[in-house]
Amino acid sequence: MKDTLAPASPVIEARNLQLVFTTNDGPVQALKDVNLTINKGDFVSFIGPSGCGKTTFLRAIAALEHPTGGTLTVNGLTPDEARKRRAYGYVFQAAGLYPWRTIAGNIRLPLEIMGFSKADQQERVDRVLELVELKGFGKKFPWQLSGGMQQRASIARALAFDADILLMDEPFGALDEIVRDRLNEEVLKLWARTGKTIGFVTHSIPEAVYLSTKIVVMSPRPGRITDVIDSPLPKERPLDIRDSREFIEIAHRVREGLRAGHADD
Ligand SMILES: Nc1ncnc2c1ncn2[C@@H]1O[C@H](COP(=O)(O)OP(=O)(O)OP(=O)(O)O)[C@@H](O)[C@H]1O
Repeated sequence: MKDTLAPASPVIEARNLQLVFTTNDGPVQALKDVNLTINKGDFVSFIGPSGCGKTTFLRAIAALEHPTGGTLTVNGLTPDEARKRRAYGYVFQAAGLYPWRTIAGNIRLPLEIMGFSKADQQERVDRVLELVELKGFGKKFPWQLSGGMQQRASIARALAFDADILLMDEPFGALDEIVRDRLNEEVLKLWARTGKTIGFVTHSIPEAVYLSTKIVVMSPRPGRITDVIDSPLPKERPLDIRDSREFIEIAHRVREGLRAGHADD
């Protein structure tokens, strides 16, 4: 209860953010007038139909795309500066593990590139393997693990250098529902244990409602935010919370937001 009374501290702030891609077919407005504040420790999901700019927004936070207007800050810095300070880890939809490296070797790779000492690398690899419940799997190769375990390894890799922000782009989209449920529970536990700020892209309404403290509903052409829902659900969430009235009400509001976005087309 106490932490809900702590003053909110902004980690990511977008003000009138615009991002226009120049293509052979003319300009594509991927983000238009995006205003959003993400506070420390928030779990924020971005949901909306294909092409509404979810990935573009996450990539802009990570300095992988550059806005064409407005402002975007990460820990009060430009995304480029925040990136240099290793402000975030990024988890892509595909686990993207190198098949010729072991799981530990994959997690170690960014640490090697960043120049961590050998002893520090080992300590970090062990710690994150434990955090994602893959202890004992470090010597395996990616193909020896299930899809869900591979995705957990890719989360471990993003956690290894201790960034405060974790950006996850549809990390569980390709997994079956049962595995996805389990990973959703694990991500929530991880979030509770680490206190990280998480940005999470999904197409699934139940996933967004189950995981988030804040749900950002987006709409395409141009990509924009149509609703921001602050979840009243408690931080502790057993899977069967999905049958509760509050959960169903939030899911309903998300669905309405998605529908309203389409009506504007
Ligand atoms: N590099 C690029 N060059 C040109 N247009 C792009 C580029 N990246 C994205 N777009 C366009 O910007 C818009 C937003 O794309 P984005 O991938 O952010 O949407 P999304 O909501 O993440 O979609 P999905 O759910 O399919 O992943 C789309 O119209 C897309 O075609």
